[in-house]
Amino acid sequence: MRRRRAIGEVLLAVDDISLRFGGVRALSHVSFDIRRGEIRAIIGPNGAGKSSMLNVINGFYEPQEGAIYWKGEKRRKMTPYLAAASGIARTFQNIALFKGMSTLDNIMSGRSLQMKVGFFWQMIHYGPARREEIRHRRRVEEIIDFLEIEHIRKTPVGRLPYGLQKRVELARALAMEPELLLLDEPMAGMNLEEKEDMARYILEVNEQFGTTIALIEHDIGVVMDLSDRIVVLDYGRLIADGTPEEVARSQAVIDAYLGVAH
Ligand SMILES: Nc1ncnc2c1ncn2[C@@H]1O[C@H](COP(=O)(O)OP(=O)(O)OP(=O)(O)O)[C@@H](O)[C@H]1O
Repeated sequence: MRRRRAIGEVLLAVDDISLRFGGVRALSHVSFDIRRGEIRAIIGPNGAGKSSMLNVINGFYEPQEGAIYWKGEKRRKMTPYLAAASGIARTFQNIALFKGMSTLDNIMSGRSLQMKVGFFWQMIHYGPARREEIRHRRRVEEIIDFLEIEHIRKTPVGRLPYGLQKRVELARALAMEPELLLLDEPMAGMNLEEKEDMARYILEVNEQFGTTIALIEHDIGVVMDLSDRIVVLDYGRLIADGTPEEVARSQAVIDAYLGVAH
């Protein structure tokens, strides 16, 4: 079992969120919170509403009911861009990298939100722009080093095996220096060795960068090992919320996974 870390104050709170697509209720009155420093998992059977939840958190979907609180403040209308600018980065179930671009350029693209210097200075590549570029390069090099992808820095990502592409996607999200990192099935489609590597990187990101992480993952073994707390959704409703041990004991969770009728 993993080492317990110090868990801080509530970073993000999901309050009574309901989301419908026409007649389909993807989420019904879901409430939970994510605390600073923790690894939080969102699990549940297929179609439970996990991706919808992540999409609400990063501003891709606007829920019909409920609210999201970020650092204690109720969020106004959200977009993925505004969410990213406020410190929420995410990766996707299906890798969303620029396939023709190198690993390095993909990671640099994650820095664009951090770039504060205007176009003029960048054009003449002088003064503030130069200093800023040096700072960005340093940060990117740190991430490359950390995720051990030095050897593929110049390779177009479309040519990389799946497991490495997932790692580059993680690197790009980290380049945004997020406070909250959302990972949508970071181990999907990986073999055992790749999964173990990814689990180790997720833990190290959390411990060394202090990044709070919320992840969706189907591999229950991985989830139990990695997470501090787990939210379980089923048919859009929250059916359990607690430590891995508490969730594993929950009859509602056992029923949901065994497909017991409601
Ligand atoms: N854009 C959409 N339009 C219509 N219905 C949608 C849309 N996105 C999700 N849904 C529906 O909402 C429900 C929840 O879907 P969601 O993808 O959030 O579940 P999930 O738990 O992530 O599933 P999986 O594990 O299969 O990825 C499902 O019934 C799904 O068909």
